[in-house]
Amino acid sequence: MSESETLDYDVVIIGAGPVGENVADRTKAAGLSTAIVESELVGGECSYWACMPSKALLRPVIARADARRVPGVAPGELDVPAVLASRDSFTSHWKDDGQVGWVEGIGVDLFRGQGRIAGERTVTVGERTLRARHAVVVATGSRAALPPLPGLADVRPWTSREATSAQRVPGRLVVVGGGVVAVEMATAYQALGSQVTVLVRGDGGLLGRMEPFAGELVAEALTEAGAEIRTGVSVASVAREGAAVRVGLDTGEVVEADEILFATGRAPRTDDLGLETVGLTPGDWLDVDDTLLVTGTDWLYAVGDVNHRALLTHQGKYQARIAGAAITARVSGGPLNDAHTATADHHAVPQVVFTDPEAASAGLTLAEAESAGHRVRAVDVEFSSVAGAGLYAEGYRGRARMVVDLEEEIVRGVTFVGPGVGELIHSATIAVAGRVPVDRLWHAVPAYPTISEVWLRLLEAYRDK
Ligand SMILES: Cc1cc2nc3c(=O)[nH]c(=O)nc-3n(C[C@H](O)[C@H](O)[C@H](O)COP(=O)(O)OP(=O)(O)OC[C@H]3O[C@@H](n4cnc5c(N)ncnc54)[C@H](O)[C@@H]3O)c2cc1C
Ligand SMILES: NC(=O)c1ccc[n+]([C@@H]2O[C@H](COP(=O)([O-])OP(=O)(O)OC[C@H]3O[C@@H](n4cnc5c(N)ncnc54)[C@H](O)[C@@H]3O)[C@@H](O)[C@H]2O)c1
Repeated sequence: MSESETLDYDVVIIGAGPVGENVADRTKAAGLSTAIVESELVGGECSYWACMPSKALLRPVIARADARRVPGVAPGELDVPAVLASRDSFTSHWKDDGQVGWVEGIGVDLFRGQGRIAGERTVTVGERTLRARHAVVVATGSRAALPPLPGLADVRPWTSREATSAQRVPGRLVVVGGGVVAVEMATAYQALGSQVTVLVRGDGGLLGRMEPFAGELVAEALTEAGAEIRTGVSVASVAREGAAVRVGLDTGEVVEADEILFATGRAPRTDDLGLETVGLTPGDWLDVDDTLLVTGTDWLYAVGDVNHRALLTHQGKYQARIAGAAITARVSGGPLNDAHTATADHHAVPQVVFTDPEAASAGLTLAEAESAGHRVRAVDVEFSSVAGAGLYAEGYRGRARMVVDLEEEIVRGVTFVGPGVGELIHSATIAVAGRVPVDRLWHAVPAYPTISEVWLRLLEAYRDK
């Protein structure tokens, strides 16, 4: 292929993160010629600076915490260099040969460089032009959003990228934000040896999108682990003096640290994408319908973080499967049905926060269900009432909530907080996504003595209320 030619494909995908890769897999398997464009590493943020390295840092931390709660086990200390080395191995040392091999193996053409839309159904990569007969799919993900603090760049702040790829554990780490990145990284670094201070603005506490008790239990545990959680404070100034960062708060206090991590949310990677050539605004999240088609177009799709529906790898991959099916159906002129619409994005999204304790949820919180207009009742139980929890950990601490729709008698949402609950959440996802009637849930018998018997306690609490 020469550098300046024009090439025709059925589908052109911009961004080879987990979501773009999954669209490619689907469209190629359906017999559509497919090209994918990647400006950095094939595998995206998730593989190299997000899900995989963060969980590789957290897994030893959680395994040790679990072992400490089992009588008769004498867990050792964390071997920090070994933890970092294992994380490096999970990111393939930030090399993408394996994933490039996979893309090539399924017969999809990979183009390296910045992809830009250049009018309808057209994408440029350097001097090359890729024309799409049927669809262009934007899967460019998101990047860390930093607040507009004067002099911030001079401080060389950490974002999730530095936090997940650091080769050294700072002595003192300030974490700004109270969301998922903040609590996961605070958990990891406090256990790896940093003195962590978490700065949370407002009085919403940690994990504001989950049921309130999730953030409360995680905050309690982080505090017990030695971290300091400060709520209701905002960062007013930052400056680096020598090796130290001085963080000025709106209260007038100054906190000193070796590094500062901003875990303050995400921004869409659409600023240098050529959106203006098709009447869209650079820097905006892309609005889509349930088939992932960008509003007002019949050829442009947006999947994964970039559409802002649910910034989670598994949900983006679900959208990728749906978009692949929708593109294929439209090419063949077939009808669109439930298989071509991402309905779960609205009411059945699962998430696991890999802290100690873990916080896992599926579907709507009580507040979300109420504001969506459902007539609901929430029932709460403590895991101390479950035999399997006691066996799992001495003095197991955790809580579960089930939000039941009183009109339809189905479960709208479930939240579990406690050690090991991440592996339990798919049972809740099935109940919520499958709209299983509460009466039928009594016939889904949890094995004894597992933590999943919490389902019986929840059903009993609902029956007895
Ligand atoms: C620290 C952290 C931990 C996380 N942990 C989890 C977790 O445990 N579980 C979970 O489900 N989610 C997790 N997430 C969220 C998850 O990382 C994202 O939801 C996921 O990466 C989104 O996938 P994506 O393919 O849409 O985007 P990305 O993974 O961001 O991939 C987009 C790709 O597009 C490329 N690209 C961008 N613009 C262009 C362009 N113009 N031309 C060519 N290529 C381009 C980028 O280089 C990148 O490779 C985490 C996020 C963070 C920050
Ligand atoms: N285990 C997982 O599933 C996992 C792990 C990490 C990240 N993620 C996903 O990645 C996305 C990004 O995570 P995140 O934690 O960066 O974002 P988030 O939106 O979850 O949390 C951002 C936090 O920063 C605070 N904040 C925003 N601007 C601020 C400012 N100027 N000053 C102080 N605080 C500010 C917010 O109040 C909030 O507490 C999330 O949607 C999350 O679901 C998932």
